[in-house]
Amino acid sequence: MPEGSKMKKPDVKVVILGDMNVGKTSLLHRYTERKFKDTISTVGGAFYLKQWGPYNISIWDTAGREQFHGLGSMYCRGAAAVILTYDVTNWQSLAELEERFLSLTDTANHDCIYAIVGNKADLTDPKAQLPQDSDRVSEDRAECEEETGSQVLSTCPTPPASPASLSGVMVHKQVGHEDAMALYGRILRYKGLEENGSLPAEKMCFETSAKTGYNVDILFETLFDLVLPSILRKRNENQQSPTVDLEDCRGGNNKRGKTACC
Ligand SMILES: Nc1nc2c(ncn2[C@@H]2O[C@H](COP(=O)(O)OP(=O)(O)OP(=O)(O)O)[C@@H](O)[C@H]2O)c(=O)[nH]1
Ligand SMILES: [Mg+2]
Repeated sequence: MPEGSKMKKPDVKVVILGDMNVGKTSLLHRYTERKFKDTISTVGGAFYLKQWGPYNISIWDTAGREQFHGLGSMYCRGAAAVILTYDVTNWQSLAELEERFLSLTDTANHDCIYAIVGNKADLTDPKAQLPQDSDRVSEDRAECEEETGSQVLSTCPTPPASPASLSGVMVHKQVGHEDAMALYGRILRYKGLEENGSLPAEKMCFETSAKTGYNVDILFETLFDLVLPSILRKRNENQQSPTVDLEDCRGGNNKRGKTACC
């Protein structure tokens, strides 16, 4: 962080979970830096801060590797939204969401919002192979982040991958959109939420490509819009919470060891 700059306090927390190699870090790179770049398997977790209008949203990237599993529930503590990520070419990665990751979200807010994301759609779906970020969009974003002071490290947007740079080879799709939507229904039941009173599966299940940018902005921006009520409620609570005046507490007739105040 540059000298003198102050870390902004996040208003709300979003966490991304899922098995190793599904593309969690790549999705965050695509959204925050507008590029697809080489990754190394995440160790522990990583934190991004995104300015969304007047609000600061912290996005926590987590490690999918089993050895870091214990950290997951700590990262989810107080989360307003959780992105459960799988790889559309890997059935097991969807199964793991239910078997290994869902219970980690028990520490999230009671009104936490869940999105289910099937990444690597470029490998199975020709329309996801088309680059989504036009140069113009990248430039706009870079200008905007300069103005708003996004604190995500590294900017320098690169041009998106051209169709020619993509392999064009289709891989067998192992997880259908309907499988993800069925999982979403089971998550609502696990959380004790009514399906008809909650956000619909069609809105909360996405197929994305971190490689091309397909649906990546839609995913994050949908979630950010949905967590706004949480932000406003938290700000409201902070304004109303009573504060203790330590000076009052120490002064007056209170003698040390008599009335237990401080
Ligand atoms: N084709 C394709 N490959 C992707 C996509 N997203 C990620 N990858 C590749 O998948 C591999 C894993 O990506 P990461 O983003 O590191 O995966 P991760 O979920 O963060 O993995 P962990 O940090 O180990 O939990 C890398 O080789 C990426 O280049 C995508 O949308 N399409
Ligand atoms: Mg990672």
